[in-house]
Amino acid sequence: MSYVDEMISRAIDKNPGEPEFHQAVREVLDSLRPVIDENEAMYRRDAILERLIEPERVVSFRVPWVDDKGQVQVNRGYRVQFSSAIGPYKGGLRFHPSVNQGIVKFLGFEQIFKNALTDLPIGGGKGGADFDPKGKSDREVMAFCQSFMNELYRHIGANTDVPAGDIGVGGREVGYLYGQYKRLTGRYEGVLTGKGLTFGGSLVRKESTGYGLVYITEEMLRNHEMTMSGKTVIVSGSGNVAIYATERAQHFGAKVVALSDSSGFVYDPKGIRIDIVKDIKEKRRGRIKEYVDEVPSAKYTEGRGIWNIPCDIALPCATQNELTLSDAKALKENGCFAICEGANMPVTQEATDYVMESEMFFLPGKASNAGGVTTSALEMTQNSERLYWSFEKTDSRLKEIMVNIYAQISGAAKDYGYEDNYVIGANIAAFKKIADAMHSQGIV
Ligand SMILES: NC(=O)C1=CN([C@@H]2O[C@H](COP(=O)(O)OP(=O)(O)OC[C@H]3O[C@@H](n4cnc5c(N)ncnc54)[C@H](O)[C@@H]3O)[C@@H](O)[C@H]2O)C=CC1
Ligand SMILES: O=C(O)CCC(=O)C(=O)O
Repeated sequence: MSYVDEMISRAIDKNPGEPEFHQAVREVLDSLRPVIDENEAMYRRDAILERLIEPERVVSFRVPWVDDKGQVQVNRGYRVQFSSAIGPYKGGLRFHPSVNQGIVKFLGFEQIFKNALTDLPIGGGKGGADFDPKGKSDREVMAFCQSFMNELYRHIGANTDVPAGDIGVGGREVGYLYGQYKRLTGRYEGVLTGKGLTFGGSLVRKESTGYGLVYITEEMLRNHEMTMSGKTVIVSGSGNVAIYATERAQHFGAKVVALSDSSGFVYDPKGIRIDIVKDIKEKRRGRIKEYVDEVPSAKYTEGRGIWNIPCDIALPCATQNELTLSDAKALKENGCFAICEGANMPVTQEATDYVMESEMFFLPGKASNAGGVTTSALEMTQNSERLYWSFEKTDSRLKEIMVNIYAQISGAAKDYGYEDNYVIGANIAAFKKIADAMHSQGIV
């Protein structure tokens, strides 16, 4: 059996009941075959892949808190410190009822490669809890965040592990987490990113994942003599990534006609009014169906189906495995020519295979949604300098890094004879840096 196949089996055997982690490992290792084949004996001797798929540390803990009725609730928290090969662990926290160890491990594993592509000194980690902030009062969210930090603070630090937001964790949650960290440790340091702008946060962090997605999509199109201008775009989700992807795509002249949430989707043939979506989602914490109350041209449909709407470009920005094989076929039939992932692993493996075979452009999340963690790393830089950068400086650095990521992934794909295969390109470009750092640091 080849080394890669052995390692895929090992990941499955040693991590039962973690299908998302298996999926992420398989996707990465499969595409590393051309590199591993070049020097299989050396990679085997150094157990590079065994070490890469085994997190350095997994912490799981009890999170008790009191709800508004006086009832004690108990959730489970996690932090997976996957790899510090190229810097302190870095990656978000997800608060969602679906969170379990396998999901946090898949996200932490992806994060190692994504962070390597940024060319900034950050390793890979991820965390979260099976807590649902939806429908909770601010006091309940604060109580949960404080209890979560009562354990997490022992494991993190500005130079060891720097969490940030993800699904269900935005500015409000990061603020509560930061306040509790400061209270417990007495330290005022860049231990979390995505902080508020009055206490060490960076301009552009809020916008950065969505903006970065559009910057790299535009760069890919530019390299094929195209542009987003005039294109019809579908964005799924209506959270942080979706909102700012929509805003930037519109800025580039695209027409975004649909957005969704976990209940359903809105279709607005005149183009989504992002100011209204921001009001519903960021201020009122409401549901996307409220959009049609304010925009008569729009239609709301309950349930799945957003990918049946005709478009040129699809930007899945909600959650993992949200775009299936039948969705990919519907997109292709309706003329869609590019799928660029804003979320982490939103396209299933079968759908990805189909997309690659049908010669659509496909940008994998570890490259195309790297704008968020990039700006987080820029926030760490600003915190270390004890300075704030302007919006323009931060945004232009973000753009530069996204363009550089595109150059790396297209270059690596071409070098190995897989031109325009950005899945292979991203995995190989990232792996080479990680493996080199691991090799140089000895057996740790
Ligand atoms: N926030 C960030 O900076 C980054 C986020 N990501 C990824 O982007 C994705 C979205 O994250 P955020 O926008 O930060 O979260 P968020 O919590 O702000 O928004 C998530 C959105 O997805 C929707 N959603 C959840 N499950 C859904 C489903 N099954 N079908 C349709 N919609 C669904 C929610 O209703 C919500 O609108 C996640 O995969 C996350 O890991 C990736 C890189 C950075
Ligand atoms: O900003 C960060 O540190 C992490 C963002 C994140 O969780 C991700 O890239 O998936």
